[in-house]
Amino acid sequence: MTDIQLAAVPHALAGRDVLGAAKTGSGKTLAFVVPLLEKLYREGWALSDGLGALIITPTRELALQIFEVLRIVGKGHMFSAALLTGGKKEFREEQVRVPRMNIIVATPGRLLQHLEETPGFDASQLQVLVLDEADRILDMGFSRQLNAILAYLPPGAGRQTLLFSATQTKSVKDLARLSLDKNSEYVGVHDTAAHATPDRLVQNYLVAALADKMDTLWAFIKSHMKHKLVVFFSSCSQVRYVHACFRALQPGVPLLALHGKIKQARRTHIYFEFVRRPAAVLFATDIAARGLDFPACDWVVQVDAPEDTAMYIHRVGRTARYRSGGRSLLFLLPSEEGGMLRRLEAAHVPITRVTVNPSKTTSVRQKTAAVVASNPECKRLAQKAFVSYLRSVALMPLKDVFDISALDVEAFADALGLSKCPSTKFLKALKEGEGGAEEGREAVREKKNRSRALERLKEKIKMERAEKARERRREEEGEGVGPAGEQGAGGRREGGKDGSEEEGEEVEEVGGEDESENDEDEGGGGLLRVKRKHSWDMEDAEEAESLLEKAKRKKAKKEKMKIAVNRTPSQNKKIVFAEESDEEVVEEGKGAKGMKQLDGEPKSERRDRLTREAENEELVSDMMTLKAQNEAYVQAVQRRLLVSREEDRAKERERVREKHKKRRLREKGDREEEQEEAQLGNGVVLGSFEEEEESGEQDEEEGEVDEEEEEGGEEEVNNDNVVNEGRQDRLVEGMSLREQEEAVLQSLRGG
Ligand SMILES: Nc1ncnc2c1ncn2[C@@H]1O[C@H](COP(=O)(O)OP(=O)(O)OP(=O)(O)O)[C@@H](O)[C@H]1O
Repeated sequence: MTDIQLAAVPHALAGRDVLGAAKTGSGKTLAFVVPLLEKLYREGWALSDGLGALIITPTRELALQIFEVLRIVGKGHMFSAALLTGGKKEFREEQVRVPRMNIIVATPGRLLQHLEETPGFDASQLQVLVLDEADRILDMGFSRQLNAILAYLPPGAGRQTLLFSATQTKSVKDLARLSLDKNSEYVGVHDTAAHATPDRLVQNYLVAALADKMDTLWAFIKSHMKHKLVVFFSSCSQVRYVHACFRALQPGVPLLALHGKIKQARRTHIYFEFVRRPAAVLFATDIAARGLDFPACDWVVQVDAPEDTAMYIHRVGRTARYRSGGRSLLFLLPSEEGGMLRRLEAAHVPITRVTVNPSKTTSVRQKTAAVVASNPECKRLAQKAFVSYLRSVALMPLKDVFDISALDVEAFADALGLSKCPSTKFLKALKEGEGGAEEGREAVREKKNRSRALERLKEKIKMERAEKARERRREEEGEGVGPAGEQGAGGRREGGKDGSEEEGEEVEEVGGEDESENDEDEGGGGLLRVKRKHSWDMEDAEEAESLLEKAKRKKAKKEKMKIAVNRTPSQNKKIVFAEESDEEVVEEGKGAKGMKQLDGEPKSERRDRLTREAENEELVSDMMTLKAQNEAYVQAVQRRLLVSREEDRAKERERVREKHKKRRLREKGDREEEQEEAQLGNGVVLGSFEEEEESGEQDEEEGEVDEEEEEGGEEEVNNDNVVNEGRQDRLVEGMSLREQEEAVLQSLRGG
């Protein structure tokens, strides 16, 4: 066992609340997973007991990783466990399973969504609550959700709470005060250690101008081709740009990128891909900084300085995990060096300076410029990277470290391969001194939070709309089917579920990356959702269809306009083909009198232009014809469908009518047989026969009418015929039934 496990597990097993702090890679996960399982086991927790333990963690990756550990360690137990990390697709499916789960690993947003919206999801019997990376949960703006979640759980004394993190901030202590029991244990195994980072980690920094960072990074990658590197940047756009650009330059080692704008499934795939490879470079944002376990990672390189020392510690903690060694390299701008070093020293981070050997550095600036110039996508990414980097520096909280006014933005643009500085509103505001102000930073944060809340609201509305649309469809399809309609609707209800699954699929398939303006990482919870390029509900599908139609119409109109534009007044001519194919031009509106030869334009050009125009017109008319044909075809199909449906219904009615007729005839035949038998046997049956027959007949008729009413009035006439036919059957050669009966009675009485 590791130190934190040795120190925390006994307290946790004794049922105490624990606030655990230990260095990165020191094995905190097992320090809460083992006691959690043990607690439920000792309580004899059964599947039917519902939620017994809850693990809340800030990012989806971390949740997945914890879930994997839980799966391995808990494989001998019979508990049910679920991973809830957001994504529209799975929510409905999760809702079915969530109420039956004993252990849940979740990001805060998604968990709250379930607590609020999933019927039967009861957390009131919870035994153990774990908050992993508690400080990050609060940093990422999850405090509101966390408070809301706590309201659904039993009060502090009624459950055991375990809080873990590698870095303890004031907010964690506040949280501990609020959520931990008074007799909780603080377990800080490395509090007295000389350093805040793992002992086996060798840490260096270098000082480089902003414009030289790309060259230095390239040289570093080229000189560590057999290693596994995680390279941190401050924004998604930076990661995307460097990844795309260096890939184009083909360094000879696999390059991967991980950031919050990548869809979750892909993120997971990339993570495992990096873990699997013996040598690779992973460009990442801080989404990969916390908790992720990259076994055998040799180097952590921080190209952009971290926002604070806690983030530095988490980033470098991706290497030198458990008992292995590792190295880290921090790039600092000359303007950042003093402030950052002071802060790292205060945080007990041992770091020494290294210098770059200029003879080993080859410049990639020209190659980068060539890639950017030849590839519009790279150019767009370079521009976005430029702006997002400056924005991130402007928003950095440590003003003694980050100074945007000290940056040579022209040289930076040049280093990214851009021929000139992108001009944006943000830069203008920056030049006017607005961007760096603390209020500006707050305003941006506030705006982001608002837009996230709005996103959630929109999502909710869309889900409700989609549900209503499905209801409507079910109702429409259920109409006119009669009593079987309900069953039919039930069948379709399943279809509706399929429909929603498909909708979910669409979400998954929408692009690999999100293009939203917000360049910050997606935290992973339900609140922090990736904006979708396309929406997923049915209404949007219809909208998409109508958009497609619109686009087609627009295109046709455009084509028309092109032709109209081409016809400037001087060109607005009718063309008359004279002999030898020479065109003569007649000015429109002037009639034959205005006929004159077109001067100035060479014949061949004129011919080309006129041919083009004619072709365009032909194209438009073709399109119109096609559209008309298409519409006619659709209408014909609809008509055919209508007719065949009518035919089907008529056939069905005919079939039912035949069936009833046969049944009636059969029953009547039976009765007549009985009557004959009775005539031959005793007279008791016969005594009551008439009554029975008449009332039976009535019932039959009423029943008949009822059925017919349900199946349509058209048959009433026919059934009357059937009944009349039946009555006539009972007449035996001019003798009524009563006469026959009386005759039989007479003979029996011996009269
Ligand atoms: N008792 C143990 N024996 C062997 N390996 C262990 C033990 N405990 C943990 N490990 C391994 O150590 C590595 C780091 O563990 P873990 O991810 O739990 O660290 P952590 O303290 O949560 O790190 P971070 O603060 O970065 O999240 C993992 O690969 C894990 O498998």
